[in-house]
Amino acid sequence: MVIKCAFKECRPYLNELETRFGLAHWADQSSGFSLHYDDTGLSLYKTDEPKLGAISVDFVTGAAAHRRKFGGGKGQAIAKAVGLNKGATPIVLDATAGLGRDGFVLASLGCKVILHERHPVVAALLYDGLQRAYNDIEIGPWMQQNMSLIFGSSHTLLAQCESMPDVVYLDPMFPHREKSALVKKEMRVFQDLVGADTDADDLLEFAYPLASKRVVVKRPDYAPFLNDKTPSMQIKTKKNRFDVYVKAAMKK
Ligand SMILES: C[S@@+](CC[C@H](N)C(=O)[O-])C[C@H]1O[C@@H](n2cnc3c(N)ncnc32)[C@H](O)[C@@H]1O
Repeated sequence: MVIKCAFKECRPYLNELETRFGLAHWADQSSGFSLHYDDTGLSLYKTDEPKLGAISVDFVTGAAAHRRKFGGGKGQAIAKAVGLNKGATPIVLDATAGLGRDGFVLASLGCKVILHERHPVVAALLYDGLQRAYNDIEIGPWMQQNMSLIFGSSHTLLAQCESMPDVVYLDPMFPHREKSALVKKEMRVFQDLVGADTDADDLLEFAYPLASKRVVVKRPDYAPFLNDKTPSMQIKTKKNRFDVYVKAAMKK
């Protein structure tokens, strides 16, 4: 997959992206999708359904910035799930980073967040969003401190981790029940690109010994527990729940 762009001066950066994430090798699997770069950054389109709109990662403006400023801070369910309400700012390994939205919420609340993403196109979108955030005058300083990306599969990366994060955060793609209008257009593009993460059960087993405090698994409200393991506690929101496996309390 070659990134399309009208500006010649951006080519070195785009060549770097293509090489770093092996986008050239992704050509077969990604037919039906195209990547474009312009002054708003890198965007993914579904070529046969252009009305669905584009996916890009923007931490500086838009929904992510709005949630950072007005989203409820440490009172949010995700913050409680990772243990932020107890006054701690844990080191969080987000082993299924996706577009980095949950990671960004945690980083903006003071957590140091290490992101793992294995899908080349998703990783490229996330990397590009991070570069723009690192260069932003307002959020750049703490973003550089608090958010970093490692491209690869957590199935391998968790086994290679040298230091223990306080929390491992998992949010694998779960098959959606229906393709309704309720599923946001952008989410449909993402689902079609990534599919379901059918190998996610193993991640809990890799994550549990690594986390020093807890593993947090985000699930749709209708999904079974990951790997059928009952969590120590659950925090529920309107459509999702966070299954929390507290280290001392989890029965093996
Ligand atoms: C539902 S999305 C995560 C969304 C994310 N929490 C957010 O807020 O943007 C799941 C992502 O996890 C990635 N993923 C699944 N299994 C993975 C693994 N073993 N290693 C790295 N990434 C993985 C998928 O490629 C997908 O991008």
